[in-house]
Amino acid sequence: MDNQPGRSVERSGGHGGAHGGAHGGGHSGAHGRPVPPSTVVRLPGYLRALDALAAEGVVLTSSDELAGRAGVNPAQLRKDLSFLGSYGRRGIGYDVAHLSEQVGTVLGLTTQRRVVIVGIGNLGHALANYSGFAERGFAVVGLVDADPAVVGTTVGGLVVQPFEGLRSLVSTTDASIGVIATPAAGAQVVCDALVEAGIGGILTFAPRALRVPDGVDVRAVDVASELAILAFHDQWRSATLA
Ligand SMILES: NC(=O)c1ccc[n+]([C@@H]2O[C@H](COP(=O)([O-])OP(=O)(O)OC[C@H]3O[C@@H](n4cnc5c(N)ncnc54)[C@H](O)[C@@H]3O)[C@@H](O)[C@H]2O)c1
Repeated sequence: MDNQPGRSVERSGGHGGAHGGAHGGGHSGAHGRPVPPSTVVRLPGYLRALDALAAEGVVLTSSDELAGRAGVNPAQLRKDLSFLGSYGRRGIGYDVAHLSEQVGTVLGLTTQRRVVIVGIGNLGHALANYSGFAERGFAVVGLVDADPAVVGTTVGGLVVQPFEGLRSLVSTTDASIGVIATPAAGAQVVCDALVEAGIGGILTFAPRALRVPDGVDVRAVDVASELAILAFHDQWRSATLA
């Protein structure tokens, strides 16, 4: 996710959301050098490419190969990795396992993060059952819904809790990330409740702007806006071909 149109997060006050989830000045990489937010948004892509290489048994990789797999140009990749203190070795390239560990460390993936999901409808169900979070070190520890018919049901091995129980759920599970999968109309109320409960990072699927205070990071996944951008390009492609 990056700051392309349709993915931006409107917010008031808070830092991070508009900078791709990283804090304004960037957190430190190697040798205390700040990692720019624009680099942070590309790191998960490098990690995915490195994981794929490792799964194929590749031990060393070149910047050309890694950049190609991550969909960036090699110069960009080398610049990004230099913030991590990783320059590769001329004629040898990058050690896949070592670089993967470095990128994971900078992203904070070496510590397990606990996640609560609010809104256990179609999307909430899919997210609660998604095994990919655990593979990246994210543990879904709590599910919350406002509908009494949903509360008490078991989804992905967890019993759905009532909205009123959100604060104590966050506190007992020590969750630090909240996912909003409610309709847009209720998303700000849910966002406020998550912040009040002490959540510092929010991933929202609700198609609306959210206001958060300073110190809270928001990332938005707006599928309809992404489709609208594709529609825009589609329209121009058709016009050019006509
Ligand atoms: N379903 C998809 O494929 C999809 C894709 C992209 C984006 N989204 C977005 O994700 C969100 C959820 O979509 P969905 O299809 O799962 O909707 P849904 O109606 O199936 O589920 C929403 C759930 O949120 C709960 N809810 C409503 N207000 C709440 C509140 N204040 N506190 C706690 N729970 C509350 C409802 O009880 C319901 O169980 C929507 O904003 C939607 O636009 C959905």
